[in-house]
Amino acid sequence: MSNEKSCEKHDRLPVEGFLRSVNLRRVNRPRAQLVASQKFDFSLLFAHPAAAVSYKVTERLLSLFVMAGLSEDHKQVVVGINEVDQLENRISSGVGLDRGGDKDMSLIHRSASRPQLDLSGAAIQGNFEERDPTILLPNQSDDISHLALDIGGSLIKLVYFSRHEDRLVNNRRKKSVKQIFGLSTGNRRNYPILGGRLHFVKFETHKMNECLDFIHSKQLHRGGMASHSWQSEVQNSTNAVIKATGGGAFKFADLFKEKLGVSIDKEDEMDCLVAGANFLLKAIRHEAFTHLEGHKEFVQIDHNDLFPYLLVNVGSGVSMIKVDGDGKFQRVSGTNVGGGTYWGLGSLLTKCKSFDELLELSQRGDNRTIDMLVGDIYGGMDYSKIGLSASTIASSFGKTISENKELEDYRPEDISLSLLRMISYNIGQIAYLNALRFGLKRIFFGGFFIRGHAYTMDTISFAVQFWSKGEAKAMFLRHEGFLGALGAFMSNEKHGLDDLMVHQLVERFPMGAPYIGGKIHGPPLGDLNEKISWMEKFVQKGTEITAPVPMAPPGTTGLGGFEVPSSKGDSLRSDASNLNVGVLHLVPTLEVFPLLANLKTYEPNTIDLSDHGELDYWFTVLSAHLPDLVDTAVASEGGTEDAKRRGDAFARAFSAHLARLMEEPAAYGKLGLANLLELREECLREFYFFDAYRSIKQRENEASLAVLPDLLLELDGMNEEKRLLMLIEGVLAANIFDWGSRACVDLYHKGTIIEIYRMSRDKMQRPWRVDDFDVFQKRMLGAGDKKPHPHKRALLFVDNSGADIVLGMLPLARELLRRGTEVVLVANSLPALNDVTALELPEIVAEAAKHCDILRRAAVAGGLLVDAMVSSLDSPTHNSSSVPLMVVENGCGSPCIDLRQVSSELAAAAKDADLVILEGMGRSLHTNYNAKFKCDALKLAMVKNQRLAEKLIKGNIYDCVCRYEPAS
Ligand SMILES: Nc1ncnc2c1ncn2[C@@H]1O[C@H](COP(=O)(O)OP(=O)(O)OP(=O)(O)O)[C@@H](O)[C@H]1O
Ligand SMILES: CC(C)(CO)[C@@H](O)C(=O)NCCC(=O)O
Ligand SMILES: [Mn+2]
Repeated sequence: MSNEKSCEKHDRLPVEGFLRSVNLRRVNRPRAQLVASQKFDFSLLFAHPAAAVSYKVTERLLSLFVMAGLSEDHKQVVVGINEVDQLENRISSGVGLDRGGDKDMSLIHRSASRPQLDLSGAAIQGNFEERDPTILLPNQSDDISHLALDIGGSLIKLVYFSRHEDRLVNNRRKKSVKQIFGLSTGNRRNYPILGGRLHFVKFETHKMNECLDFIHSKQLHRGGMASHSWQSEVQNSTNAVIKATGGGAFKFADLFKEKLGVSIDKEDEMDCLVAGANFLLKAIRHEAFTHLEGHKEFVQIDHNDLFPYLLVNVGSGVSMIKVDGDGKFQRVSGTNVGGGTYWGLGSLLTKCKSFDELLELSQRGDNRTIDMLVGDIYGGMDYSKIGLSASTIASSFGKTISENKELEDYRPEDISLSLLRMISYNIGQIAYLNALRFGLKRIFFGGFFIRGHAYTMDTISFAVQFWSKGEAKAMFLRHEGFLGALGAFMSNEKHGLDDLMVHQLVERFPMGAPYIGGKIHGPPLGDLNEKISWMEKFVQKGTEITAPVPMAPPGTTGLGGFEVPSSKGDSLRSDASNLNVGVLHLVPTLEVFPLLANLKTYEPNTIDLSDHGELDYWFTVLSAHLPDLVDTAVASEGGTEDAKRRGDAFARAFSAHLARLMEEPAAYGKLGLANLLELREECLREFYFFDAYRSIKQRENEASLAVLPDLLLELDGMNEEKRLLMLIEGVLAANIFDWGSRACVDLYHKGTIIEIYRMSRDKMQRPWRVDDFDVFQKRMLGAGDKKPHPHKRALLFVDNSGADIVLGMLPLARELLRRGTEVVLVANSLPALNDVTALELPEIVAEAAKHCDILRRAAVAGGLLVDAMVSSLDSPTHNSSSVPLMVVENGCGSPCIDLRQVSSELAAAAKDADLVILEGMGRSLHTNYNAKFKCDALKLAMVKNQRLAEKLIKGNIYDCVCRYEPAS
C-alpha cells in the first residue's frame, strides 16, 4: 500500500482506542493467550514515511508499559493518551527510573533519550483487524539528529546523523535467541550507541540562507546536541548547541543564533581535519585510493601502520599537516594558491558562473594555446638532459605574453585547463616538498577542489610521482571535502560514535541525493513522492544523472610531459546526483563472523567486477532481469497506479546506478557482484518495495509444505548412508528455485513447483561438478564401526523460500538434529528476491513440525514454536530432551553475505558452532566460495548461470557444487 496515499485517509481511530481494540482483539483470538508478548507487536509509522523508524514507538510504548508496571503477561492493557503523557513526563524528569540494575534499564535509558512523541492525531493506518496494523503519527517530526558544520571560505559542509531505532525487542524468537546464546544486553559503554545514518551535504558559503533553510526544514538544530547528559536531558531548542569548524564558525555564529536560535560550539579547524581524516582512514574500508594515468585503485590501509602521513587539504586555500597520530599533528605548510584561486581567477577569466561549469570547460580545453611548453622554447625538442620532454609546461600562461592577443582571443576552455593544471601541479609539488622535508611517504589529498575529478587527481599524482621519483605516493579520499565537518561531528562524544569500527558501517547510495540535500542548489526532497518526481525529471533532462566522469589523460611521455585530457563526455557528471559519497549507515550491532579463519585475507566477492568483461556481462544480466523484477514488485503492491510509478522510478534509479558503474566501476568503492546485487535490493527498498516476492514465496511455501510429509516418510525408510546422500541431493535439487536466475524463471513457466523439483532431483547424478560428498559422509557417519562424534552445533545459512527451505534445508536440519547436533537456521534480516527471512522461518518450521516429531521437539526446545502460534500443540514439554532448532537473522538484506558484517545474534550463535553450511549461489558461490573457516564448512549450490559455471567450476549451467572443507 502506498504510504503517501494512506496519509490522505481520515477514517482513523485515536491511539487510545486503537490500543483497546488491539487488546480486545487479541483476547478474543484463542491463540493470543499463548503469545502474550505478541500483543504489542504492531508497528507505527510517522507522517514522514521512513520505514526505518516504524518500530520506534512500538518499543517506546512497550517501555512505557513496562514502567507503568504492566508486565508483558498482562492480557489486557488499556493505555490512554493521558497516561502516556504522564509517563513521558516521568521519563523526562527521571522519576521512578531506578530499577536497581534491572536488565531492562538499557531499554528505558534508551527510550529516555528519544525525542518526545507527538501522539496527536495518531491513528490506525488501514484495517485494524489486521494482525499488525500500523499507526500513523501525522504530527511526529522526522527522526532526531545530530549536526556538525564546517563553514569554509567557499563551501559549507554539513554532516548530520539521523537515528534509526533497533528493531523491536519484544519478539519471542529474539528473546529465546538471547537466552540461549547469552547475548549481552549491556554495552561496553555506559550509554548505548544508537544506530543511525550519517548524511553528507554541502552548500556554497555565499548562499548561507539555503543552508539555514535546509537545517530548519529538517529540524536539525533541534537535535540531540542540546543535551549534556545522554540519559536524562530534555530537548530544548532554545539553548541548543551545534558543533562547527572552519572560519565561518566564527564569522556566522551570530547569524545562527539569530536565525535558528542555536549557539555554535567552535572546534579548531586543523583538529577537525585530522580527526576526520583519521576516522575515515580507519573506519571506511574503501576510502583511500590512488589515481594515476586514469587508473583508480583502492588502497588497503593498515590501521597499525597509518602514521605518519601528510594531509593536504585543498579548500579555498591549502593546508598541509603532518599527522603522527590521533590528535597528534602539526600544520607544516600551506599555500594561498588553492581551490579558491582556481574558482576565482577562473570565473574572472572565463565568465563562468559556477565551479562545475569552469571544470567542465577545462575538459574541452587545450592548454598548449596558453602555456609555454619546453618544446616552444627548444624548437620542438625535448630537453632530455634535465629530464624534460617537449610537452612539459615550461611556464604556465607563458604563451600569452608573446602574442598580441586580448583575453577574448583565447578560448575559455583552454584558459580553464591551463589554470587547473597550474594550480594542481603546484599543489602537488609543494606537497611533495613537504613530504620530503619530513620524510613522509604517504600524502592524502582532501578538500573539495579535488572534486573526484580525474584530471585534477592525475595532475597532482603526476607531480608527486615525478618529483619524488616514485618514492612518495599521492592518495585521495572519497569523502574528500568532508574531513573538517566529520571531525567536528566526531568531537561531540555524546553520540558515542567516536570509536565505531569498520564492520559497523554500511554505506548506501540512495538515488535521490537531494532527498538528503546533496544538491547544492534547491530545496531538499521532502518525501518519496518528490523523489520520484525528481527521478522523472532526470529522465526528461536526458542523461545527466549518468553522464560520465571525465576520463583521465592517455598517459605521459615519461619525461614530465603531459597530454591534454581526452574526456569521454562533454559534461561533467552532475554534482546533483551526489553519488560518490553515500549515506553511512551506522549499525552498532554488526559484528565480524567469528568463525572466519583469516579476517585479513577474507574477500567476500568471488567475482571482481573491476574486470570490465565481467562487469559488462553482469550489467546485461541485471538489465535483462529488470522488467520482470519491476512487474513482480509492482504486483506485490497491488498493481496500483502509485505502485507503477514507484516501479518506474525504481527501474530508472537502478539503471542509472548500473550505467554510472559501467562508466566508473570504482565510483562507490571497490565493486564486486555482491555489491551490485545488494544495490538492487536497496534500490527496491528506497522506492518502498519491501518484499516484492511476497506472494510467490507464500505460494511456493504452501506447495512444498504439502509434499513434505511424503518426503520425510520416504527418507525415514532409508538407511543412514542412503539418507544422507538423498538429503544432500535434495538440497542441491531444491536450490533450483531461485528467482534471481533468469534461466530458472523461464523454467517456472513450464511446470509446477513439484514437477520441476522432481525433474531436478532425477538429474542429480553424482559425481557432481565439485563433489566432496564422500569426505563429508565420512565425517558424519564414520567408516566401518567407528562412529564419529556428532557436531555440536551447525549453522545453516539458508537461501530461498519454498522447496529450497522446505524440501531441501529443513530435512537436512532434521537429520542433524536427529544426530544430536543443535541447528541454527541463519536467514536474512530483510527480504531479498525470494530468499526466506528470519521473520518468516518460525511459521514455516511450525507448519513442518506438524508432520514431524523431531522438528517439533527441537523447535520447542529452540523457542520457535510459541512464536509461530501453533495452536495444535498440547502443552509443550519445555525441558524436552531434544537439542534445539533455532533461527537467527544474519543482519543483511541481500542474496549474498559479507561475513565481516553480520548480526550480533549470528556472531553469538557462531561461538559454539563447529559446522557451517552455506547454501545457494549467493552465499556460497558469488560470495564465500573461497572463504576459509575455523570449523568444518560445507558449501552447497546448484549453479544456475552458464558463465559462472564456466568460470568458477569449469562446468555448465545446472551443475552442482558440494564443497566440503574440514576446519582450517
Ligand atoms: N560545487 C562547488 N562549488 C564551489 N566550489 C567547488 C565546488 N566543488 C568544488 N569546489 C572547489 O572546492 C573549493 C572549496 O573546497 P573546500 O570546501 O574544501 O574549502 P573551504 O572549506 O570552503 O575553504 P577553506 O578551508 O580554505 O576555508 C572551492 O574553492 C572550489 O575550488
Ligand atoms: C586559512 C585556511 C586554514 C582556512 O581554511 C585555509 O584557507 C588555508 O590553509 N590557506 C592557506 C594559507 C597559507 O598557508 O598560505
Ligand atoms: Mn575548509
